[in-house]
Amino acid sequence: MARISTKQLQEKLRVYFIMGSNNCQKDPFAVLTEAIEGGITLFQFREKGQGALSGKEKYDFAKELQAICRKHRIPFIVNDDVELALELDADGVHIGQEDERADLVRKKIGDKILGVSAHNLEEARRAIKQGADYLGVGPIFPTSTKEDAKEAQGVAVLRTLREHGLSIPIVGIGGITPHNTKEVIVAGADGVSVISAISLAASPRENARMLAKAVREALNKDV
Ligand SMILES: Cc1ncc(COP(=O)(O)OP(=O)(O)O)c(N)n1
Ligand SMILES: Cc1ncsc1CCOP(=O)(O)O
Ligand SMILES: [Mg+2]
Repeated sequence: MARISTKQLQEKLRVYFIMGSNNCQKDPFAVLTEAIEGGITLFQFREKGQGALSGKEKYDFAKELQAICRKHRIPFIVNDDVELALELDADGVHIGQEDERADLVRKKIGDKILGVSAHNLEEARRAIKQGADYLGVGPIFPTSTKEDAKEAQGVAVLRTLREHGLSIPIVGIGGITPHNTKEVIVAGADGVSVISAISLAASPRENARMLAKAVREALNKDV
């Protein structure tokens, strides 16, 4: 297996849904299925925070979500837990600045997709040097989903990364909804990454559809 191409990854990143057991008020398998029907293009399993599952329960939950993704050909990324990603033969891993070093993770996962969180140009450049395939940049807008999130920095950080010539695929994250998606894409992101905009929506299907539409329209206007 070779590393995923930039073009393929840009397409996969358009609507990147992240979820763990404590992000939903409804059945998480139904939420993921609806999100896929609505048009998400990538899924990240992120099991952390209050009441998060661990051990076999976490493994079994991940396995079931992965089966839904596989059935619909949606790539399955694991947040933080590199060993779980390897055990499940997931499609990739996402790590942040406080997680294992990206170059060490790259050695462990071979050609699987590697996403790295970056908050500024320096972190972005280091992540690229260490083997990141894409960057997760944010929080762009205020979020109450991540307990230890840094302060929201707006879309300017995306513009800065592009103005400095970074061409790596990028998703914006943090407080993104169908209403502010256009801003994120116009500033330079290839896609949007969301938790609550889908996981807590009255209709995850409808919100995923609106996010996909907003991304599509913003990209078309920009070309
Ligand atoms: C796509 C994407 N971008 C950023 C993050 C945040 O990662 P990190 O900073 O390691 O924080 P946690 O998610 O682990 O709490 C992400 N998960 N996904
Ligand atoms: C995981 C993560 N990393 C930065 S903000 C965030 C949470 C995003 O959740 P939401 O889309 O509900 O604001
Ligand atoms: Mg992390």
